[in-house]
Amino acid sequence: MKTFEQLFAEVTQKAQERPEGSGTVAELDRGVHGIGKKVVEEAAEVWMACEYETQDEAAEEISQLLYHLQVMMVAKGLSLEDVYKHL
Ligand SMILES: N=c1c2ncn([C@@H]3O[C@H](COP(=O)(O)OP(=O)(O)OP(=O)(O)O)[C@@H](O)[C@H]3O)c2ncn1[C@@H]1O[C@H](COP(=O)(O)O)[C@@H](O)[C@H]1O
Repeated sequence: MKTFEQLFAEVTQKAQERPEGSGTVAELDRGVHGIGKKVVEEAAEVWMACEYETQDEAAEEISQLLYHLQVMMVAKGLSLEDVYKHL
């Protein structure tokens, strides 16, 4: 199990080191347009899971949306603080 902050640190590191086989690197290479499509797709999956699926399935979809939002943050050069200041 990992926290939001730990995942963000890992995603940031993947972007810097670009290890072979990283899904994060592949997604970053698709750019803001491609990442944006993934964010929208995952948001819809969150909605459907929350309407029709189990608590655990909803939680899993939410975790995936959070991951794709983090990839978008890294693609845009946004820090956690940049986002947190609006919370
Ligand atoms: N938390 C996640 C995570 N959540 C979601 N995803 C990706 O988002 C996809 C969402 O699944 P879907 O079922 O909606 O989509 P899919 O059709 O299976 O996948 P696609 O064909 O659309 O890519 C998954 O297939 C993963 O590619 C994630 N990919 C990586 N992480 C974590 O990010 C870190 C870095 O991962 P790598 O860069 O791959 O090493 C690791 O800690 C991973 O656990």
